[in-house]
Amino acid sequence: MVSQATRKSLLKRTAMDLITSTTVLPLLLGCLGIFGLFRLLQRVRMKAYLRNAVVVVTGATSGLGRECAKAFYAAGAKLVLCGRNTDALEELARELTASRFPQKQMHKPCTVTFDLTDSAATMAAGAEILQCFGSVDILVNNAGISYRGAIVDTTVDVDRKVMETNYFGPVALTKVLLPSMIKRKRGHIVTISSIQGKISVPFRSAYAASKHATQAFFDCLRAEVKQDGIEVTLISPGYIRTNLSVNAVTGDGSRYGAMDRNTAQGRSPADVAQDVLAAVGKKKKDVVLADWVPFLAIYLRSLAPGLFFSIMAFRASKERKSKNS
Ligand SMILES: NC(=O)C1=CN([C@@H]2O[C@H](COP(=O)(O)OP(=O)(O)OC[C@H]3O[C@@H](n4cnc5c(N)ncnc54)[C@H](OP(=O)(O)O)[C@@H]3O)[C@@H](O)[C@H]2O)C=CC1
Ligand SMILES: CCCCCCCCCCCCCCCC(=O)OCC(=O)COP(=O)(O)O
Repeated sequence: MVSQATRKSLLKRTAMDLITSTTVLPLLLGCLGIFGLFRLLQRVRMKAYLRNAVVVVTGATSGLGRECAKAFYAAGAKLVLCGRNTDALEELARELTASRFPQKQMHKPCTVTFDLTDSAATMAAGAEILQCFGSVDILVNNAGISYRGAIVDTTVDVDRKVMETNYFGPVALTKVLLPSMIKRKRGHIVTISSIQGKISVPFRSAYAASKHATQAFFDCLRAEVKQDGIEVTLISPGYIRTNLSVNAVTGDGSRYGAMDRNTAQGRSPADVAQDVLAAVGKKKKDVVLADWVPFLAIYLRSLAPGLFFSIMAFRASKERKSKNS
C-alpha cells in the first residue's frame, strides 16, 4: 500500500519533472540560441565594419602597432601605415601585400613617415594621410615611448619628450583628422593607453602622466563627438612582449636599452592586437586588457587610496634597494 504522503511526493516530483522538461529546458535552449544568434550577428557586423575601412596605424614599425597593422589588414582594411622609419614601413607594406588571403579583396597599404614630436610634420602628415584613400574611417593612435627614472634625477626635457610623443602627438594627429570625420559624420578614434593611464607606479612619472593625460583627453573627446557619430575607444593594456622597455628613455635622456622581465613575460603583441581588433569592431569605449592584479590595483586606487599609496611606496623602496645592492 502506498501511503498518501508518498503519493503526494510522487505527484510533486512528476509535476516538477514536467515543468523542468516543458519550461526550464526549452527556456535554457532558447536563451542559448538567442545568445548564439547575437554573437553571430555581432561577428557579421564587425566584419562589415572593418572590411574596406580606411585604418591609420601609428607606430606601425614595431611591437603592437605592427601586429595591429597585420590584424586590420587581414580583416580587409585599407591601411595607412605611419612611423618614423620609411624603410621599415615599406618593408611591412610589402610583407602584407605578399600575404595571401583567398576570397578576400585586399588593399595595398599606403605609408606616411613622420615624427609625432614634430607638430609641423604631424600637421603635414595629416593631409598626406587623407590623400592616401580620400578619407579616414579609423585612426589607431598606437605609437608611444616609455620612461624609467626617479623624478629627482629626471630633466624636464625628458618629461617633455615623453609628453610630446605619447600625448601631444596623438592629440595633434587626432585634431588634424577630426574635421573630415565630423564632416562625414563618421569616424572612429582608437588610442592605445596603458594600465598606467589609470594608476601610477613609481619610477614611471613621465610615462604614467602622459597616459593619464591621454585618458582624460580622449574621455572628453568621446563625449564631445558623440553627436557627430564618431566613436572613441581607449585601450589600456598591461605588459606586452615588445621593445617598449628597450626603447624607453631614462632621466638624462639616454636610451634604457634593456628588456625588462615584466615586458619579456608580457602578452604576445599578436594576441593583444586581436583584442584591439575586437574592441574596435564592437565599438567598445574603454577597455582594460590585463589580468586580475592590475584590475584590483585600479579598484584599490579609487576605493582604498591610502592602501594603494602604501603599496606603491613599498614598491618604490624595494626597487630602490634592489638598484643600490
Ligand atoms: N609593451 C607594453 O608593455 C605596453 C605598451 N603599451 C603601449 O603600446 C603602444 C605601442 O608600444 P609597443 O609596441 O609596446 O612599443 P615599441 O617600442 O615596440 O613600439 C613603439 C612604436 O612607436 C613608435 N614611435 C615612438 N616614438 C615615436 C615618435 N616620436 N614618432 C612616431 N612614432 C614613434 C616607434 O617607432 P620607431 O620604430 O621609429 O621607434 C614604434 O613603432 C605604446 O603606446 C605603449 O605605451 C601599453 C601598455 C603596455
Ligand atoms: C594580493 C593583493 C594584490 C594587491 C594588488 C595591489 C597592486 C599591485 C601593483 C600592481 C601594479 C601593476 C602595474 C602594471 C603596469 C602595467 O601593466 O603597465 C603597462 C605598461 O604600459 C608597461 O610600461 P613599462 O614601461 O612600465 O614597462
